[in-house]
Amino acid sequence: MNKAVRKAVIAGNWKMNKTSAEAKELITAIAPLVKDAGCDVVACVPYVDIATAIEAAKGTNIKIGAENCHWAVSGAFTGEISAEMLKACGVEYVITGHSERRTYFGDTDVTVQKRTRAALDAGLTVIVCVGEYLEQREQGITDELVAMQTKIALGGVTEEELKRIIIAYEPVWAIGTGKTATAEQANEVCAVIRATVKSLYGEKAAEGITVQYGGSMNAGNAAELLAQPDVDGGLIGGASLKPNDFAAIVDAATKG
Ligand SMILES: O=C(CO)COP(=O)(O)O
Repeated sequence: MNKAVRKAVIAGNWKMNKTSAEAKELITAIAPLVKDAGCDVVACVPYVDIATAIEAAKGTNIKIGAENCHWAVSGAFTGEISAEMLKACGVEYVITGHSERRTYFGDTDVTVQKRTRAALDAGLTVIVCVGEYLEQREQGITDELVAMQTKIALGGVTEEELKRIIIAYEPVWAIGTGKTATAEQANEVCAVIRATVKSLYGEKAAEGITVQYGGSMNAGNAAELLAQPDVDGGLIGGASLKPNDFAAIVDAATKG
């Protein structure tokens, strides 16, 4: 399948980092470094930073995303934020199913599907995360597991809506550990995800969908990962907090 038909997307996931004053500084520092990007550039930021980040990103090519959303439009869900509320703030992207949400906050394939549904209904573009734990890789069930996570997350998603879905392959053992998947390992699982999309929606949809890799991607390893035929971008944690490193990854994707 032809990689050239897809636009690469480099998205930062700031996780629980940066006050709103720091968010303004970070966006302001990143913006001039990525202004000529040949890929989409997204910063997914903590809820409380969204308004400042959107303001700081005005007139730049950086798009702002959130890191999670609830599945209801509104209601008695203390402490939660809906996709509708995000959209109303000017947010364009949202992450669902990040492994930290699955591991620490009880997210399951079913709640990931519900959050993804709500985000699509609100008009957002969704970065759906899938990936295996180390034990699962060692048991040899990575491909099967990631295919299943992908299928469940996409349950009920139409072919038209699929255009607003990005899937991020994030092996849990590579997140924040400095252990990156090899370029071959990353490509192999991204290809499994694409094949899963093909089995559900056909060849054209599979060729068009952006599949990212995430897990200790940095300025040093990005070029090799992003040159892989099935890796269309990255979801970046730690390195997205460092303007020069993040910009180097964006550069690698531009050349990619
Ligand atoms: O979880 C990640 C992005 O969502 C990856 O985090 P690191 O880049 O810090 O490993």
